[in-house]
Amino acid sequence: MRSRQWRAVLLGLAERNVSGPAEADSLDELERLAATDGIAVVDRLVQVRDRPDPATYLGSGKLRELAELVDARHADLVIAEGELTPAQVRALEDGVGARVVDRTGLILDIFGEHARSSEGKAQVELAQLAYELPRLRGQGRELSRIGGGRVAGGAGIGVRGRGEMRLEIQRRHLRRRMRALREQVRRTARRREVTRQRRARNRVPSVAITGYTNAGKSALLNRLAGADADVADVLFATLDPLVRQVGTPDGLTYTLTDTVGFVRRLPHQLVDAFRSTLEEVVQADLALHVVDASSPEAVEHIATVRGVLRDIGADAVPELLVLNKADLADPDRMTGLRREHPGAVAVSARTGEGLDDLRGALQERLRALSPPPSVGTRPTTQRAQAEGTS
Ligand SMILES: Nc1nc2c(ncn2[C@@H]2O[C@H](COP(=O)(O)OP(=O)(O)OP(=O)(O)O)[C@@H](O)[C@H]2O)c(=O)[nH]1
Ligand SMILES: [Mg+2]
Repeated sequence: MRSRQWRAVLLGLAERNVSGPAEADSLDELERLAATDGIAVVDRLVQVRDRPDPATYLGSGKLRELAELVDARHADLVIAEGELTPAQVRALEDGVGARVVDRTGLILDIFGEHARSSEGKAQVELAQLAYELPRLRGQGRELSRIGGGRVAGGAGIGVRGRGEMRLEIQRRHLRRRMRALREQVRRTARRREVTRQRRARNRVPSVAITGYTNAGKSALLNRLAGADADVADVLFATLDPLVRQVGTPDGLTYTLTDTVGFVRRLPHQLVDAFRSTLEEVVQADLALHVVDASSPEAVEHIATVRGVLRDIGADAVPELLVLNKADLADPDRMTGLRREHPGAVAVSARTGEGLDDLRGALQERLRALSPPPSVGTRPTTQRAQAEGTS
């Protein structure tokens, strides 16, 4: 889709007296986010400082260094790990002569690329506009979109102009658009709520798959439900909830929902905009928390996901932890994770190992729900039967 390949320098900020690896990890993740967005990362620069300069983000020496690096590496984009204020973006762009975005802007851009359904698109646009509103400068050019040249909200933002009047008109336009989008999202959410209530009346228990982005949630849904959800080695492949009916080995029917993944410091604009999608987890009888057990960051990912669940009010939903990618995971790490989480089930959505254990654990947890859910309203899916007996 993108007409050009952006070349980016990543800009990290390391606190003094804090060891290096954490910073490298977060820049690795930033690089993966950039790759997901089709951006080539050509270099990295880390500033060691207690806190960023409130006006310019970088000190003057570091700013010069960044400008030279951008120049030498023929970069046209700088992606900052931290959150930048509108003034900091301006100061950096003026000092470096390249486009500057922060991590939130990058994530919003990825969401924009991956949104498929009209609900997903509306939610993403809402989040983008919430991000853009305080960053409007009263001049014509899109702000959160990095490359697409697509201007969120249509006319208004893209119009060249100057002065407070122009700015006020743009703000008003944005707010109006945001109101319309919120209403659209609300309508879809209401429809989903009706379906959910019908299922609840029929006592069909619901299981929501949740977890860090790229943990293998969609791959697991495909395994358990015989679905064909998009599985991709990119971050935030899935944005729209996908619901499937599944049967346990002994014939208990439940719904399994795949939704948007989480990431450290998920932009609050996205959490707000995606609240109705995240509601799928809040309303679930059980959260199937999928972890990429092969990641060196698995422990941190578990904590992040639980933190987001707390933030959206889903911490009361019982959790079944799934240690996925067992085929890749380092045995020592796997042993450590299992010791720390005795109730967890190790599986591989790729090879199928551990899936029978998972089906058994799911069944046990669903049986334990009260009031007792429906039994045998629908025969076990063929795939579950076939794999359950193999
Ligand atoms: N080796 C291995 N790879 C896996 C396993 N499960 C998933 N993957 C791979 O991990 C990547 C991400 O899988 P997805 O199912 O798309 O992950 P997700 O959690 O749905 O990701 P998002 O929707 O982007 O948040 C894909 O490349 C999968 O093929 C597994 O058990 N073992
Ligand atoms: Mg997915």
